[in-house]
Amino acid sequence: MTQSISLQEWLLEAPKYTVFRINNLMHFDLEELKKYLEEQRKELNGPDIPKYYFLKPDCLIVEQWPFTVNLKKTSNEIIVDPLCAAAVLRGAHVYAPGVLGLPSNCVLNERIDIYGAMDGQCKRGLKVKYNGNKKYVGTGYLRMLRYNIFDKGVQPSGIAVQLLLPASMLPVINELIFPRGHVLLQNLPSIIAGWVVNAQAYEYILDMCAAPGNKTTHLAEMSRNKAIIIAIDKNIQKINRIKQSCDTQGVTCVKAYAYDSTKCHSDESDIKKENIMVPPYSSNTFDKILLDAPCSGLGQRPQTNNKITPKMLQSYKIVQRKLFDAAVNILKVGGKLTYSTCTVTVDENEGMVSWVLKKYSCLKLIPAEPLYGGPGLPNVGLSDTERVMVQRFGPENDPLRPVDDLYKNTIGFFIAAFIKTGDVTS
Ligand SMILES: C[S@@+](CC[C@H](N)C(=O)[O-])C[C@H]1O[C@@H](n2cnc3c(N)ncnc32)[C@H](O)[C@@H]1O
Repeated sequence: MTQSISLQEWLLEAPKYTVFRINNLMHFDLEELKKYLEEQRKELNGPDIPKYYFLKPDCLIVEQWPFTVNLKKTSNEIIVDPLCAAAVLRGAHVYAPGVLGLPSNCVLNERIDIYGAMDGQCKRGLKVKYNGNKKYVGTGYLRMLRYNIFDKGVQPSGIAVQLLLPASMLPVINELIFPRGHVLLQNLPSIIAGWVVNAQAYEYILDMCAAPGNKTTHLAEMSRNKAIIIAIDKNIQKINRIKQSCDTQGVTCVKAYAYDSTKCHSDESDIKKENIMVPPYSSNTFDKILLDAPCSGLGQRPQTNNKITPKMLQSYKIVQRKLFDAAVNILKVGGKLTYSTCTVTVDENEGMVSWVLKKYSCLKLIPAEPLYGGPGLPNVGLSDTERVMVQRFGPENDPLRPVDDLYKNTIGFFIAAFIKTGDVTS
């Protein structure tokens, strides 16, 4: 049985494995991964490559290195911002915009230790070693000099340090080791949210807050390009990104629109539309809706410094409620609504479900299957029967539904599913 740790401690750690979502519209070659891990194993001088396995055909898990590597500390150090430090702990290289400090005597292509400035006090461009609160996050090879990063007067780009080994002992892998569009790095609960929606051919599906489109493309791939999927996001630039992802992933059944989804319901007869796919939509339009809501994002791990204010925290539930109001109306009677967030607050999770059930008698909570995460928290508005129907990914141990370690070692996340049983009356 897993020992209970506090939410704060849990959030500081990186997930203990890497997850790839496999694009079933394209051919996937596992040999590419094996070859890549084998090269790294040789460099680290270890006996074995990390274990990897498919959880489902579209979900590949790659574990940590199965041996201890004691890389000798070097005399070189590079300081990165907390976001970059978190990415390194998850196996990413250091990209130039994340660098805060690099002494000028560091030599190109030499080994260098990477530290995250955890106190937010390190100024960009630091020339000497940092004496503030810093945390070792990994070791790699320096691929850019100080001059290239700070002295050109433009925002730098590219890899500043090629990561050899993060302190989390995850292998250094990313999508680029596979042909474009074949795989996507994704957090496990985000993939599970796609499974909960369970997109099928010929269904009319709305992804209400879709950018960057990771779940949209999953739904499309799941339906083998045969569902009719509409992806909306209020940000036009992000819509272009969704379109690009669809192109690279061979997704053809998605139409993406920039629109405010809180306003995407309208039964006004004077709105004449040439194309019924374009928002707003009339009541009872969609078979399935995914509401992957804008949220406080407090489930990200490792979470080293979050700058969220109490006022910002309060703002999310307001927009989430408005999005629900639109979703309930445009969902068909008999249709399914999946709600998800990547945060841990009660207000945005159990509290939101409880609000929805009170406000909309036409919505019935159903088990958000497949159920891999834990139940909802107790004593925050949901009965035990309701708690077991939702999924909360976090450090909690709840006898109502014990959770496999795999699903504890991921990010904080929440999923609930509803069915519409009749017309909206309120
Ligand atoms: C959690 S992210 C969605 C992630 C996405 N579902 C995925 O898996 O790639 C939330 C998104 O909601 C969008 N958003 C926020 N308010 C919105 C609104 N009123 N209407 C439409 N989109 C909105 C944001 O721009 C952001 O891209």
